[in-house]
Amino acid sequence: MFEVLARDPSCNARRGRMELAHGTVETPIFMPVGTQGSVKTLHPDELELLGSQIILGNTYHLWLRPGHEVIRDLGALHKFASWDRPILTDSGGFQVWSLAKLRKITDEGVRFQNHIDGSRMMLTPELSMEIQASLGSDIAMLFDECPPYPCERKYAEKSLDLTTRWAKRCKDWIEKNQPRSGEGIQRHFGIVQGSIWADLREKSARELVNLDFDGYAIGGVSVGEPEEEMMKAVEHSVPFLPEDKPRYAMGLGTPPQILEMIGRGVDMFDCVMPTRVARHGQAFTLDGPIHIKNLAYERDERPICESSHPHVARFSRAYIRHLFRAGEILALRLLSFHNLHFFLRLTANARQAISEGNFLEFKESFIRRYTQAKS
Ligand SMILES: COC(=O)c1ccc(CCNc2nc3cc4nc(N)[nH]c(=O)c4cc3[nH]2)cc1
Repeated sequence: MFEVLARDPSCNARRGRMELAHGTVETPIFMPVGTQGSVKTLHPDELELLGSQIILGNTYHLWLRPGHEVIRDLGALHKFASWDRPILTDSGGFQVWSLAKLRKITDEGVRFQNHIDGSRMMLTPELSMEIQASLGSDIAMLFDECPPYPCERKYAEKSLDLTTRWAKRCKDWIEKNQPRSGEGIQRHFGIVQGSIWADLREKSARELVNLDFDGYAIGGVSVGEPEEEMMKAVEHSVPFLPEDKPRYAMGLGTPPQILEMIGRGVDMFDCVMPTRVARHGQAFTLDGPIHIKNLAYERDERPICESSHPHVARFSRAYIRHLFRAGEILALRLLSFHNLHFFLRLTANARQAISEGNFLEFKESFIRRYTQAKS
């Protein structure tokens, strides 16, 4: 399922390839987020145009609306969304935590109030697995608890023990209900927790590796912690994860953070940030982010960035600024496309640099230019 193709001699960065039910994914890779079955404002043809190999969907949202049985009965998520490349689905725990009201965590699962119609619902490891099987995603995330940041060490320890018990229940469900081999099988990733404590991160990683999954995510990051805590959580988890399986840092991050994480051996990334900030007029460039609604761009006939895709580079900053100020929907679409292209080029360039054995040089020069004060 996963093959390491090249390792950088001077850091933990590696280049790999994942063979999934709906196609091949080159790593390191950025995964655009399509929470409700759509990467906001973009058509699947545009996602292919910008080279997206895999997108992310959310169990919580699709279960609540339209319902996983509806999607299953209509041919599962790839057919429903007309996206024939890989999809990874998150398991719902984090989304309940960040969206639902009146959440109550018990050993059984998470009880909460549906944020759409207020009805009371319960999500369990088994139901999360059933929903993701119905969606037919290529990679299903195990049902975990993402502890809040900050939290007491005691809470983090109890929480990771729950995550491990839930991982075991997911494993039992998979062994009972899922085909072991053959094409089109769904892969499952465990999620390492343990908050900011190195020994808890090791404990969580070891317990999940013992249960043996197809890949491992580092959870409990990008939850408001300082950047150095985020880096340490990864550094304290990666050494206990198998070298020959994919590693996925959930919910991050900025371009510099992604490159720092690749240097620490992370292969997969997702974040709503590029598409969310696009809808507020923030565009990524090699010289750092710009806010297109700024008066400075009123007569700026340059494209957003010299590395912009032709699909967007044909428009000037002045024109896109005008669209935003005029409330034109095309503005949201152009910047969403541009920002995703920027993140996909970032990971494509990282793959190239790893193959050439000069990833650190690539990382340092990218970050230097990206963070220098703009002239
Ligand atoms: C403008 O920027 C934004 O809007 C924006 C919004 C949210 C995030 C944070 C996303 N962070 C995040 N997503 C996550 C998803 C997760 N899923 C599971 N199952 N377990 C986790 O432990 C987990 C942790 C996460 N951390 C980052 C950026």
